[in-house]
Amino acid sequence: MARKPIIVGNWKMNKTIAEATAFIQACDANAHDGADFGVATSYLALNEANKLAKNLIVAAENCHFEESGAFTGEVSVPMLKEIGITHCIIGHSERREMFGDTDETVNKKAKKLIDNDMTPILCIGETEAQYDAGETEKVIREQLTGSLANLCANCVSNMVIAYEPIWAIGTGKSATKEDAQNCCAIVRDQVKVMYGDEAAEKVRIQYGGSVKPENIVEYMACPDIDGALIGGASLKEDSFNDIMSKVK
Ligand SMILES: O=C[C@H](O)COP(=O)(O)O
Repeated sequence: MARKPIIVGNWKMNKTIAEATAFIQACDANAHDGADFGVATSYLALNEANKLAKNLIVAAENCHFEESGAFTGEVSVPMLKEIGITHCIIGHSERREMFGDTDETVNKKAKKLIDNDMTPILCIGETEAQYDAGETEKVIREQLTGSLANLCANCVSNMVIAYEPIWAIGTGKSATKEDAQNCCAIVRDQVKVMYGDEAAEKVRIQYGGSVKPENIVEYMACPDIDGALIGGASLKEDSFNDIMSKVK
């Protein structure tokens, strides 16, 4: 089955509102129908960027799993929905490493997003030590078992899952296309184990980790890679435009 590619830039804690809107102005018209293209911005830039974007998806980088309450500094899914946000990254390795996200909290975030008809972009991936120890497949399956627990098959089929080996993030040391394909195939198989053939066929799986204009085409040629989650190379207009032009 043909899955529409999805390419998302994750800006992390970069770009002021002015920088974000300038980027949207420079890139929005180049987002073409061959794929879904988007950028994930800081909470502060979401509203302005989203109002400006006609073609790009403007995604959040995180959310809280509760509807509202005494959670100082947090942003709820209904708050994102109110300003028209449709996609949200959850479980990025930086949040897992530095801000205490776990498979359990990520699972709650996925549920809350799905309950609000939004699309989670669920990140998983192994550390360098786990990779070196040959534990990649075990880690991928465990993270998915926890993060995707107790959802419905149809819900999972509409999600995006980003496989990002942590050792490849921001290092310039990207996974080989064979390794990336192999791991994305494991992701798809785990979705099949948990939610059946149809969910596995439909779910879109991204590779992330030092993706750039020079290697996007080789990743996109892999049968189980439906897109990319891109950090550094999504920050410059030229580079993101270049990537969009190479994804058909
Ligand atoms: O979410 C994006 C990833 O962390 C990848 O970042 P990178 O493209 O800078 O390696």
